[in-house]
Amino acid sequence: MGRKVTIAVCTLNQWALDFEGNLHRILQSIQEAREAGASFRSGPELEICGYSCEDHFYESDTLLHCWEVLLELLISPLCKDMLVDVGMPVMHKNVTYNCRVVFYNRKLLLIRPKMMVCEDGNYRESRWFSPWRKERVLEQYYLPRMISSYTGQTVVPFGDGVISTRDTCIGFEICEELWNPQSTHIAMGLDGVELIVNGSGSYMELRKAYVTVDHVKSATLKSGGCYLFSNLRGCDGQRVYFNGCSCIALNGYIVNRSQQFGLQEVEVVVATVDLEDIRAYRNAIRSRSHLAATSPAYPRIQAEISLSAEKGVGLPTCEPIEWIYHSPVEEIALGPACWLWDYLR
Ligand SMILES: NC(=O)CC[C@H](N)C(=O)O
Repeated sequence: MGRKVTIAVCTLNQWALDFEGNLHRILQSIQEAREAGASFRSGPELEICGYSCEDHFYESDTLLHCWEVLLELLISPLCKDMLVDVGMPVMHKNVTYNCRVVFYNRKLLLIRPKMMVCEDGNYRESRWFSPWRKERVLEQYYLPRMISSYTGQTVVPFGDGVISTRDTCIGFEICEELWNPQSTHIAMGLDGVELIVNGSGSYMELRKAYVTVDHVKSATLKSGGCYLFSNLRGCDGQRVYFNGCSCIALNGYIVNRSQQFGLQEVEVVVATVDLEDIRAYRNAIRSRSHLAATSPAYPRIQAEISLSAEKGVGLPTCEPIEWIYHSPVEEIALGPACWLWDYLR
């Protein structure tokens, strides 16, 4: 039985409404993930249109262009045999949600809407998006004709579900869901979801990296599992500077990360994880196992695919790394400098 999976998180410097540029950066990240041997690629929040589209989220054109970009991704040979997860707004029954869209070999598997939107600091998400409040409910989403004529699908599951492959189970939470006391990864972990994926749009504030990394580590410290955190980088047209720091955690330890401040517009990091390490870690915490045995199940979408390579038994797996934080003084030097650089690009 194959059990080692190589997964990729991506840090992208997107621009609000730069559909072509955003597509190009997403494709580059998919190519880099593929070259690094990944079978799953995730990316930041609302990466197709850019996070800071503000009132352009009210325009149907913004949603339409996202579907056009998604179509380009679906047909790209770069996505062949790779499970891909991208972020974009989707309108379902006349309500706009901030979503992850997951596809494999030209078929959409799941649209997962954000369940807790963010309103702190400079965040004003509820102005444009409603949170999906139907826990463990999947509905049918009717695909736009340009997608269905290509994929042959008329509907795709939309809502709070997870994807079961032949070798593992993958669930999604979006940015603020990690920061909320009732994070969705807790219930998903208890229900046997092994890979938990978070697409984020988290901007820089002094010392925020400590908080983010603590949240990511703690997401799998008590619950076990592998957490994939992809964040935006740089300034996408608004006032804030997104904080990078994409990372992968396994059972409470960070195993790979991207830079906090960088000038690369695309940065991909991967990790090879032994799924048996998740199972052994979880099973050893007996109180967790007893709780898991009584936890309600998520609707599962069956994907007849394997993320692990059959001959990957000998692949070297990742080791914990130490996170080297910038001091506040360095952050003050680097943050505004990168913001200004970005402003000129
Ligand atoms: N986009 C979000 O949901 C942001 C979540 C979180 N509060 C942060 O600052 O990173």
